[in-house]
Amino acid sequence: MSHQLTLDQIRRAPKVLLHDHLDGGLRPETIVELAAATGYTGLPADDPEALGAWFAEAADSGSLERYLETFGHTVAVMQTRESLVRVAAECAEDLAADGIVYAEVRYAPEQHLEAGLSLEEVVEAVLEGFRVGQDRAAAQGRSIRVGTLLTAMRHAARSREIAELAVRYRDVGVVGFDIAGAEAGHPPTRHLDAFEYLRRENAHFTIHAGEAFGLPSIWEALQWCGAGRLGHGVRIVDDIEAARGADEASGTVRMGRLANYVRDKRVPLEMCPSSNVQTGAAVSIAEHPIGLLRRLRFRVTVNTDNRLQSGTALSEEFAKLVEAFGYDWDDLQWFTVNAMKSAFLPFDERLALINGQIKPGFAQLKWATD
Ligand SMILES: O=c1[nH]cnc2c1ncn2[C@@H]1O[C@H](CO)[C@@H](O)[C@H]1O
Ligand SMILES: [Zn+2]
Repeated sequence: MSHQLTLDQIRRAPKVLLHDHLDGGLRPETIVELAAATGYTGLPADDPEALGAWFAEAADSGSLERYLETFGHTVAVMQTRESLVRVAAECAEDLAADGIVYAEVRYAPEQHLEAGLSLEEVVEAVLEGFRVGQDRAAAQGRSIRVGTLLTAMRHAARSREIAELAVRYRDVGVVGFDIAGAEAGHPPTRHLDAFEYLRRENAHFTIHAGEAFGLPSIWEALQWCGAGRLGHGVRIVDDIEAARGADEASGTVRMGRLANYVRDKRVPLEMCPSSNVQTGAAVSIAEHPIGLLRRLRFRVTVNTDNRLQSGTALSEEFAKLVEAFGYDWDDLQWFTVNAMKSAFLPFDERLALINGQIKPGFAQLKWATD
């Protein structure tokens, strides 16, 4: 009987991250320094440790709307070219240090225009930062590739413009598009124009759906908008009836048409366990729908969402799942290959990462811990 995987072992595995917000992953000390440099005086704490704790606590509200309020402080210090380059560079370095070999990081360019930058200048600054961070990681012997997703805010009216921006920069590091923000009251069909444009351009997009709102949101994202992946998608369990408690071992499950569609079509679910517990989309890690969805072999992937607000990293999310569900190397490799298969990269490049880095990396770890 092998022992439970440790956080340290998990850090060494070659991992893939598809759902991570740039403005939800700043280092607390960087926020403090950028606030001082740019004259932002609204921070709730000046000491990095206290500030990190404040974010985790404020985000732990049980409501997506209150969780999202915390982004006011990170976005406030990401308004200049220098800040954006620095934050993006540190993001790439931090992800590489956690053993991630491929990541898609998202942010909303429209939120970074307050000091006079244009949308193009914002995108170019972030791309520059990712290049710098990837180079620094490479110099330390860590290979990471970071692709960018451009997000439009679902309560705003700039999605078509942001979609066009994503297409304009698609050959230089932007790999897709997303919509985020408060879900209830802001259905994805409000942005149909943007999604239809992207489809005509053969471009990739994901949609935050099924987090704070249920099945209608998932249904619209897939069947009206044509999303290639679902951000969170946890509420798909509302369409699944599984035996619970004493009857759980019977494995009896009844799935509705939407849940069947999602599984049949291998629609990738970008699940973010800690974030879901903080916003109330899941009761606890142990009761997170990921356990059932993995068992039913949905195309599940594991993600961080916001490392700052959740005080987490991808390895830590995996460690929590290992603890709750007893996952082993095979499960972790399955999640990782799922994620790489679902990336918005060309097929041959996905295959190269799976066969060249992920499978050999896991094989070595399994052999070492056998
Ligand atoms: O879990 C989430 N659900 C919905 N929106 C989110 C989530 N996390 C972050 N953002 C929103 O996305 C913006 C761009 O990165 C952030 O500023 C935040 O408002
Ligand atoms: Zn998100």
